[in-house]
Amino acid sequence: MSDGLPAPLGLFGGTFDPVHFGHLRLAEESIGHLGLGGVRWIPAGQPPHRGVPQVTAEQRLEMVLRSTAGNEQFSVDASEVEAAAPSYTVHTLERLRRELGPDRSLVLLVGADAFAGLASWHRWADIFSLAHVAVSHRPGFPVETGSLPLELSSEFNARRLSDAGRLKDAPAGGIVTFAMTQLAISATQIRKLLANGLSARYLLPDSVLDYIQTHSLYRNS
Ligand SMILES: Nc1ncnc2c1ncn2[C@@H]1O[C@H](COP(=O)(O)OP(=O)(O)OP(=O)(O)O)[C@@H](O)[C@H]1O
Ligand SMILES: O=C(O)c1ccc[n+]([C@@H]2O[C@H](COP(=O)([O-])O)[C@@H](O)[C@H]2O)c1
Repeated sequence: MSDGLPAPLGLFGGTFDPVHFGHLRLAEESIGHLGLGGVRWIPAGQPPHRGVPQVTAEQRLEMVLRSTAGNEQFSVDASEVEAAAPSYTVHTLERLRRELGPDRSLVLLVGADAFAGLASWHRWADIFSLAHVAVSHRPGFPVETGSLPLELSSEFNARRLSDAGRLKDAPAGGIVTFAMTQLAISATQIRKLLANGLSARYLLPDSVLDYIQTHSLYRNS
């Protein structure tokens, strides 16, 4: 960086049950759109606010490792998988702040559907003192204040940065949106296809599909 500051670090949490090309394009495109120095993937061990995932945390971690292998701008953080506790994002951000220091610009990456539920997250208002939030567009989930709960739309309006270039100017506190390639892929769809014996090929990397097949994951019986 010409100004001597390290580029902001993207943090991408998810259940990844399983990881797919929607996740991979979100992470890949966020680097260019937001000027990130890289993306740290953080698979959730015990994801809050949803049912128990269909496969183990270790298996979901392994699929993320396979899908991100070879991309030097991606790293994988196993801390939530290794913790015997619900994966509350605010706790993970507090740990990362201790690890990376108070000045590093951190950018929490979320899809529009996840962002719409942010006001129900554990200690959600504290997240803005720990990281910026970048919201990617996702088919079927508008990112507009009218579609957000009132308390979240107030934060959105107050914190919105018109220019992602400003993410590097502060360690936390801003909200940006970015338009990524629209891919109507979901892990739910992939689990359904596999449970019905149908092909999920070209929705997720072959390395992940091979792992799923080798370990007979997402089958009904
Ligand atoms: N196709 C997609 N486009 C944009 N963002 C996505 C897409 N799929 C997932 N995301 C985002 O990636 C993060 C992790 O998502 P998650 O692991 O829950 O995947 P999912 O496909 O939404 O899974 P499920 O169908 O099981 O709910 C969330 O912030 C989510 O909004
Ligand atoms: O901290 C919370 O209360 C919280 C509530 C819901 C979701 N999250 C995180 O949001 C990320 C996306 O969640 P999900 O369920 O869409 O995979 C993942 O990292 C979760 O741990 C976090």
